Amino acid sequence: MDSDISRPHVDCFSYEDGKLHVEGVAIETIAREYGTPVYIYSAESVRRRWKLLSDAVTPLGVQICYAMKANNNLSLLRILAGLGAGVDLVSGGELERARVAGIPGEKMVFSGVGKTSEEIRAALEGEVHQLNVESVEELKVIDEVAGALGKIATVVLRINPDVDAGTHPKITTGTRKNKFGIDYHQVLAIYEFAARLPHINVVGLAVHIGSQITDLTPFRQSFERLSGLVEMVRQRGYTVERLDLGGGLGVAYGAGQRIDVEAYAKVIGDTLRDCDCALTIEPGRFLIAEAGALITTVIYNKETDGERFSIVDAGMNDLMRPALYDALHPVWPIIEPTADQRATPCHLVGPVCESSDTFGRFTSLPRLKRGDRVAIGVTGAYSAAMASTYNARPLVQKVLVNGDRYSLIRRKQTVADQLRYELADAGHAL
Ligand SMILES: Cc1ncc(COP(=O)(O)O)c(C=O)c1O
Ligand SMILES: N[C@@H](CCCC[NH3+])C(=O)O
Repeated sequence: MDSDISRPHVDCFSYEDGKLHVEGVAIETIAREYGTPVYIYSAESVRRRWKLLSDAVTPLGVQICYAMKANNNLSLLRILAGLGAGVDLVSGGELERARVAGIPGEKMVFSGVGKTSEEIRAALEGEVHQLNVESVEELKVIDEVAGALGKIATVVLRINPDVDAGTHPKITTGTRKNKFGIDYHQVLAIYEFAARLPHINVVGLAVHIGSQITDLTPFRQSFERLSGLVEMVRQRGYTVERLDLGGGLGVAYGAGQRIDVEAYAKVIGDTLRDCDCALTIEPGRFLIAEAGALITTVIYNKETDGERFSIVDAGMNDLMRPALYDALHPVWPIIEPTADQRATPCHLVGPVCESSDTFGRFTSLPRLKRGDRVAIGVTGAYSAAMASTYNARPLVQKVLVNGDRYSLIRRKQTVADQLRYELADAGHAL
């Protein structure tokens, strides 16, 4: 896939005096100080996205629980916590991180299709607001764990509404072919079952149909389904007082627009206002994607079969979305190209030994030389969070920019760090 975008289309990133800046700081300054690859985040971008979304949904009484799987860095979590965000968790590890970030249990919801008994115990001990349950077996385990702790677990049932979110198949979660949620035909029976369990307090329903959704129609369809189910469950005499509408709000990776949050809020109002329930949403990407950029340096250039390849020092281990979903992120040179610089199409590729280690083909970039740096944009979400140490590469470092100040918020995890436990364990094994 080709990209012809080479200038920032998101706020908080712009050229000033010929240099790409994040807020008031030139990216070149940060890259010189810390080296590359490095993720840079804009605190102001997070605050702006938060305001945009909360201005749209809080008049409806909606609580925003940030889906921290998108980016669980402690400093970013603290910014969001300071703005009033709760969190949507999917693991015991996320629960620990959220707690360290200062988020109280009453602002946490725990999603996920495979919570272990230990994770359920930690959630109950941590007074997590609700567990979003996805199967009968999970309900039974929660009931058992809660009983052993002498507690009552508050749960909602995540339904699978069988709605196609129209997004990439690998990030679609709400059709009946997916592993997520409870088939909506079974919801009434399972609600009744849950209501009979001694250590379960079932209080509502949840839905999440997928990620990177910019069309409102699938949201409307799934919320209408939810509304119908609320009525059906209530008719049987059960209480439904909470609805969790999931995340999925899409951003602009280049062409196209991010989701219109006012229109999204209107869909919530139109479909669910009459349900008279406490409402939660779980956006991840929307709040954090545009805040991040991955800065990388060209190591070498080469030509093969008439195509130019620029090999950079960031790889698929640092940013795996292109390899995993064919995602195309915009790439911006960190020194503004002059008007007379001719564009030279190139494949921007990483150093990892996989042909899928490519960030795409870019037709509008100036001819890159060894040592030139570029920013891979809109990489605040599902980017550093999915990084690995494949090829024994250090886990990528992170810097936060706030106004005209910047600081390291996660240092590079070196190979020495990686080896620490392995050396100790090898000592026992051999
Ligand atoms: C249950 C649940 N909630 C929220 C999210 C966050 O999604 P997004 O980052 O697209 O808003 C996800 C991820 O798709 C999820 O699985
Ligand atoms: N990791 C995906 C999103 C999955 C969302 C979590 N269910 C992405 O990078 O787009």
